[in-house]
Amino acid sequence: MATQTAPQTETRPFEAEVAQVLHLVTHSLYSHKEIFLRELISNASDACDKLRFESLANPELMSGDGELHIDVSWDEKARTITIADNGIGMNRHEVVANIGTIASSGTRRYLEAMAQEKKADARLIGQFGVGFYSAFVVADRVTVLTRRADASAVEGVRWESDGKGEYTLEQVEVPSRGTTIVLHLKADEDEFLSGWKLRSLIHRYSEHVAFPIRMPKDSDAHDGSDEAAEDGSQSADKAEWDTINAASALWTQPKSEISDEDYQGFYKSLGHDFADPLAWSHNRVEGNQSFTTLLYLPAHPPFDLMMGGRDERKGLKLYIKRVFVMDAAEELLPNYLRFVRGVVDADDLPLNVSRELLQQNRQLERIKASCTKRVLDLIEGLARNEPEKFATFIKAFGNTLKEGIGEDTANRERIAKLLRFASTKGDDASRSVSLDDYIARMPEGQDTIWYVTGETHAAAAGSPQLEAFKARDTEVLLMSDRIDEWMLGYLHEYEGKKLQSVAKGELPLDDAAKQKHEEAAKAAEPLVARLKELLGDRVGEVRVSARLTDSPSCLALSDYDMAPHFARLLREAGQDLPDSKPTLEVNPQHPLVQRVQTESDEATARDIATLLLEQAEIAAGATLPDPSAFVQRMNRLLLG
Ligand SMILES: Nc1ncnc2c1ncn2[C@@H]1O[C@H](COP(=O)(O)OP(=O)(O)OP(=O)(O)O)[C@@H](O)[C@H]1O
Repeated sequence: MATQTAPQTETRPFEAEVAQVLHLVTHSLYSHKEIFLRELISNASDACDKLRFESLANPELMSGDGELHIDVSWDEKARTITIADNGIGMNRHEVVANIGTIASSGTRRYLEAMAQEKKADARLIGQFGVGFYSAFVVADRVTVLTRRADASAVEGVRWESDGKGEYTLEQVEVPSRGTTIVLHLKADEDEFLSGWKLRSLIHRYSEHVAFPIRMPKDSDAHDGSDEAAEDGSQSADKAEWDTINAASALWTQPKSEISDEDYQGFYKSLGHDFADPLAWSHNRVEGNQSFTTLLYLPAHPPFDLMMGGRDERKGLKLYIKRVFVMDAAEELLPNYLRFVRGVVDADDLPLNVSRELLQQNRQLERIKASCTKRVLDLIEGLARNEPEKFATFIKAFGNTLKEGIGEDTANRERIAKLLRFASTKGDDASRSVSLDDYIARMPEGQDTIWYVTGETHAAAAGSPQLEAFKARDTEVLLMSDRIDEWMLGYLHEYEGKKLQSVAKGELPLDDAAKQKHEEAAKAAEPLVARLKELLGDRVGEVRVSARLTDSPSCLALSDYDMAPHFARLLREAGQDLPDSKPTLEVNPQHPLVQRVQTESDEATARDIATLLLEQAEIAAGATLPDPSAFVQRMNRLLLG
């Protein structure tokens, strides 16, 4: 019965982005529709977690109903599935805020990711924090009946929608706290109206939810229609419900009693993932500070790893004495390990801890250091013992890990050891060479780890600056990931060996080579002077190169210069960088370079000189100041 408090019933439109998600959900998600059950059970479990946490400070919230559970039932005649929890519930304001109104950043990210996907897969929905809407994958009408756990609350809210743009809200009496979600199934979704089917989905996707998930007893045998009414009341008493899942906190059990399947199943419901994790680490630390960690490496990046997400990292849940307190990935792991999923259960933190207090908590610092160590141990274990899984890891998270080089000074060497790069000794673009591999292959006398950066693998592998290294058979690491240039700003040395760009500074030459180079430079003095004259203030310096064997020219950088392709990226991202004039290196043996001196027509000589500079700039990924002038110049010379 509705009460007298106004407004009693109202119809509201969905917020625009929610409406878009709903449109997508109802029209394009055809595979793995069954995921709705996992998502709704996961929300129910979160609601039970929240109630347990709030009741610590406010025990009367639990009054009369201390056993938290999630009930799943169905009604074949009414063609409904009902998921009911006795968790925290929602008041009218919360229903409006949580369902249908405010589009979280997850909603936006979900839409962006789905726009890129060719075939929309329903299983992805939970990764974006929009799991509730998966109800509309199988239902054409959804009713939510909910009452906030609050001693003063006597009535609840009825929310209903067909997912087509509007929802209704009504104040109604709900007999007990918690949330009941009734799915009115679409015409062709009858397969879910089966006890066997629902039961097997609960086993598959929700086995390790820590609260009992119950179904009407003997639910395989009958349709369960008398067990739950649409007003949320459950006429059946407890004796008539069977618990379907394991309903225990997996991480609290001894390792010896947990199977691989258990670990994998727990990961999937925790991370809203559908693939098995690559590896996990489960540890109990005893002592003056006791805690348990269960940490997983996923096999593929969650969709939002790269898309923003920095400000709201999820994936690591903090429990205190088995009570879920908050998602605390940021407090428990450094940013560069944000792909890790798992649980930390601490015995000694105060249960009333707030996020602000957590950030200053010394114990938490220790737990964070321990989690970081465990994750690095885990990755090292893969590198040592499971090369295929390690390669999968590097492909998925190698670039995220590189952020640690700048972020985690204490573990820099450990992280550097785990990185893998393409190399001139490899035959494709795959990142498979470690710094240790490189050092092991260094000939005697070499004490530098050489690398070249480029915007793409082809650009790096084709850098003219590599020519002298190829001629001397010196290995060079080929770096073409966006983060590389930034990372190299922090990685100057590894195992006592200097890391240096082939484009930077002077090349080390033995005495004979040095003498040869000096002679070549001396002989080319008039040529260099002529180039300087022709190029004017477009260059800072012109010199004879020791790097080139085949190409006519390249750019050389000082130790403090930024690689031109990287400088361009930063400028494009809006950074204000000082203009610096390039140093042009030339190969005096090259006929095009020689023509600068032999050419009698001044304009043609200037065209050739300018082209030598522009070629070098293009190879280095720099922007040409005037591309159309470059094209005209080239055409003049081609026709000339
Ligand atoms: N059974 C429930 N009881 C109480 N609140 C609920 C329930 N189901 C959903 N809600 C509320 O609705 C919100 C939206 O749910 P939705 O599944 O779309 O995203 P989410 O649960 O916030 O995301 P995530 O699964 O990443 O935490 C929840 O955050 C919660 O506040």
